[in-house]
Amino acid sequence: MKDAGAGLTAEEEKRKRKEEKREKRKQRRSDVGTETEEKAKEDAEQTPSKKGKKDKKSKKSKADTATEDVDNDNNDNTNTITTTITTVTTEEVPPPAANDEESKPEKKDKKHSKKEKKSKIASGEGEEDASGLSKHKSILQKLVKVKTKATLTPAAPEVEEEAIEAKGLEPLPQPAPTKDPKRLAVLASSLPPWLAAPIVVTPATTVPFNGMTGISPKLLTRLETLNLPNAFAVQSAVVPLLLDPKAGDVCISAATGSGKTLSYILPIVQSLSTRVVTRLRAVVVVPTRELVSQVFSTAVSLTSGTGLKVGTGIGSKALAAEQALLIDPDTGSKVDILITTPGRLVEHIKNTPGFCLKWVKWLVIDEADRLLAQSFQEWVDVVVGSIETAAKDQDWGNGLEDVLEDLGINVQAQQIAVRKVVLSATMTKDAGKLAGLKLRRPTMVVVEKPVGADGTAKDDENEDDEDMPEEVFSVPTELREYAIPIVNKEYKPLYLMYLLRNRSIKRGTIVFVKSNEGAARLAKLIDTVVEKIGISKEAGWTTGLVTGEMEKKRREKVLRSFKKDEVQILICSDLISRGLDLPHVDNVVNYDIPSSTRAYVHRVGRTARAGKEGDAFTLVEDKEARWFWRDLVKGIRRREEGVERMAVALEDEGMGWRGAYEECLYG
Ligand SMILES: Nc1ncnc2c1ncn2[C@@H]1O[C@H](COP(=O)(O)OP(=O)(O)OP(=O)(O)O)[C@@H](O)[C@H]1O
Repeated sequence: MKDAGAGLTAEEEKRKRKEEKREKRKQRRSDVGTETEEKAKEDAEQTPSKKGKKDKKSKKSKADTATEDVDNDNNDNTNTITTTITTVTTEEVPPPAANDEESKPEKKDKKHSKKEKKSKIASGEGEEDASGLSKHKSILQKLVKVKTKATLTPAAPEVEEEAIEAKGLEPLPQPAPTKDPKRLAVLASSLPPWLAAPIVVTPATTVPFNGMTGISPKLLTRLETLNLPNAFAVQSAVVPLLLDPKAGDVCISAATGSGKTLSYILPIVQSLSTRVVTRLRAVVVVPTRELVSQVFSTAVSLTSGTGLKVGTGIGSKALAAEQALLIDPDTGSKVDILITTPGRLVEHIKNTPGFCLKWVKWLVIDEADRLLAQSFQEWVDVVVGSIETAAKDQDWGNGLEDVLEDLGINVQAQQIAVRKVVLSATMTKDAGKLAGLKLRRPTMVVVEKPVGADGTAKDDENEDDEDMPEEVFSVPTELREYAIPIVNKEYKPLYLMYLLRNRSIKRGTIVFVKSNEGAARLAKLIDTVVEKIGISKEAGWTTGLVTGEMEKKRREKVLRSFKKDEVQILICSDLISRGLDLPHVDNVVNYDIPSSTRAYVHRVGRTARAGKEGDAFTLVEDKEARWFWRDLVKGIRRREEGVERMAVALEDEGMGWRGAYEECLYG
């Protein structure tokens, strides 16, 4: 029924109001809908690939929408959820590529919403309360799952479209990763193959010299006469290599006292024994005068009867006198083999008229790690450079060079084919240091116990790599090593004296002290205390001092006395720690701890030489103990027993020595 006054029935009124409301709702919806329609239109216009991207992005936005839905359906805590998810999403989705054609307004919107979210966090609205935490987590996890799926499932067209033409620049196929730790170690090693894979010889190896091809009967007889019928391990590997003219240069790492000198002197003497004219054909470089004298004696003893002449170059000699011994102004070189220090060699190259290296066929660097560490006068460059230049300038005379060239023989290559032999008990594996020597087809020979052969040597696979020293050194297997803890530092000299007396090691003992001055003081102190206590010098308490500060003549005199057993205790600096082959050295005492493992190996190597037994004692102060055990002696390859701790109880020795000692110090 209609209401006449109003003109509309109640039902009509109701319908009208409903219509108005619907209109209003429509209006509201159309405000939002315009944007959606525009987006749909845009989507329709996208390329397939772009669409792929968009699809992926729409998945992302779905996830975001889902979140926003949660936002609207929940309380304020949801802000936090949004924020958290946004963070995750931002991290997981890679940033758009630079050429992404995503519309700028859309970017702006996103930026805007991110800004909004950030500001929520900043204002503290986003803080999560404890009660909502688990719920948030589960929602977050669900959404992350959705997001991850969307990210990990690439749309096929996108991949196709983004594939780049390789043009032959595609990555090379790589070998499967290796699980073998040893191989890994080799791969990781920066060493060149010849250094990384040396010829390894066991120290026990011995071969009769007369079983080797290439040694003349005359030289074999000489070896017999010198009581050297059998080659030591290093000689058994190195002599045949050096006698083979086709083999290249040789680097040798073998323990102290293993016989390295003979391993090169013998092949040199053999190869030069057929020479007709005396010319300088072999140069042996060693670091000290004492070593020059020592190698000189070995060379002279072996060349006896061959007609070969050996000379020396020692800095302490007046240059003019030495020049006269080495050079004849008319005929040239007076020697075939020169044993020299590097400094004096450089002096001769630069200042001696007629000193010529063009016939040199052998260049030996003994104690190489020390010599190569010395840049003195750039000696390596000068020597190697001079040999090369001299060889190139060589005049073969009578057109022989042309004839040889015509025969296809590379004369220059022949001329500069100097055999280089590089040796040390602590050979460097630093290829950079060896580079200056310009080695040709080098071979590395190492004399050491094979790893793991008897269970005593180290097992690489069990090795704690972090503790592995860069270079592993060996000491002779005949060497016994001891460490003596110094409990009372003020009485350190007494520890030495008690050690000498209790162990009866007075005879044939070398005591190493860290400085010239310290060595001199200790020698004086021992002499005075011994005198005060009344121990007779005949009982084996005579000390001798050898330091770098002393004149060469005085040093030689003391060393001679030591060799003759007129001096029983040699107190010295590191000057004689390398290479010296003194007979009857039964003990070495490191009164002061050596500065490095290398120095330790050379010092203790003055005993236990040539297969004989020997003892080495190191006095270790409290503050040095950690370094001594952990760094200094840990990585050395040695006999099974390792370094033994030996206690010296000063108190048990009564007050007699201590009193005498204190009297010496304080008057
Ligand atoms: N084949 C051999 N038979 C017997 N004794 C030998 C033999 N070869 C060398 N020797 C002796 O061994 C001792 C040590 O030799 P050498 O001085 O050459 O050792 P090294 O390896 O050069 O030691 P370092 O690294 O300390 O210089 C010398 O007394 C030498 O005479």
